[in-house]
Amino acid sequence: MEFTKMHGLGNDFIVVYGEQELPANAPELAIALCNRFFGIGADGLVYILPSERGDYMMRIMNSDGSEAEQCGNAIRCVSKYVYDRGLVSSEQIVIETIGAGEQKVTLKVNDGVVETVTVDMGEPVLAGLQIPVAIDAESVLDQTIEADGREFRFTAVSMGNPHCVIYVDDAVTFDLAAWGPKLEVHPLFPRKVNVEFATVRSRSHVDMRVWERGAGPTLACGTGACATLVSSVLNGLTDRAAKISLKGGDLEIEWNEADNHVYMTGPAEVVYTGTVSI
Ligand SMILES: N[C@H](CCC[C@H](N)C(=O)O)C(=O)O
Repeated sequence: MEFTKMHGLGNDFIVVYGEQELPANAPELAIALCNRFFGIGADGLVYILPSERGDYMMRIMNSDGSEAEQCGNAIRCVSKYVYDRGLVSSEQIVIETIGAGEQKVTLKVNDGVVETVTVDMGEPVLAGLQIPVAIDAESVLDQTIEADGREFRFTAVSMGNPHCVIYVDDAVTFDLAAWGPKLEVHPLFPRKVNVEFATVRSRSHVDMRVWERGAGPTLACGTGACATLVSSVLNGLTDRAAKISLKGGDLEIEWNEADNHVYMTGPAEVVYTGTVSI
């Protein structure tokens, strides 16, 4: 199988093009190929598939074999992939995902090189049971959650996939490995959850570290950055546009008041192409 290794701010993926539909063994392939010792090594396995509704469809498997509804860093990589290979003829493309339908993507190209990718990530979902969180409320803001004897206050947002945003004194030094795994599988989240630990530095800058559902500690999370911005606006902590600084780098996120859509802008890189026996 031919693949292209790509990343968005160090959140890395094995990108596969050419399948007509998601292979039945995609979960097993994801586990094997994402393994950083016995496989290629990545946070996820991403398939670029035909789409009736857009230019292409993206399906994303986490490294634990679970399928995610949406992935911000991966959609930027997929968009760069299809543009670089001439599989689309415009810098404006539409990528379909399970979690957010047809997503408009704008590539900023300079001398034929994709510099940044801006993705319309759609409208945030705030209603508890749709996120899902086991709380029947119109929104889940600044609620308490307890894990292993420690109480946190959290805000839940879905960007097509579920997120739990927790504000801490210093996200950069917070013990992610101690608390991320406990909260990822907390019974409040029927489909588990991506956990973001955030520290607001100003009304236009947030530091965030993420423990991802089905992938663990990643260097960046695009949907997590979107959820963090939405949560910060809802809690009155930032303006509607801010830089979200992750371990792997920065994303510019805006929650547009006029259309209620969240826009994410960031890079996408190719590391290498290869062939793997499966
Ligand atoms: N682990 C996530 C999917 C990848 C999301 C993240 N890598 C991003 O860039 O949005 C989940 O199960 O919802």
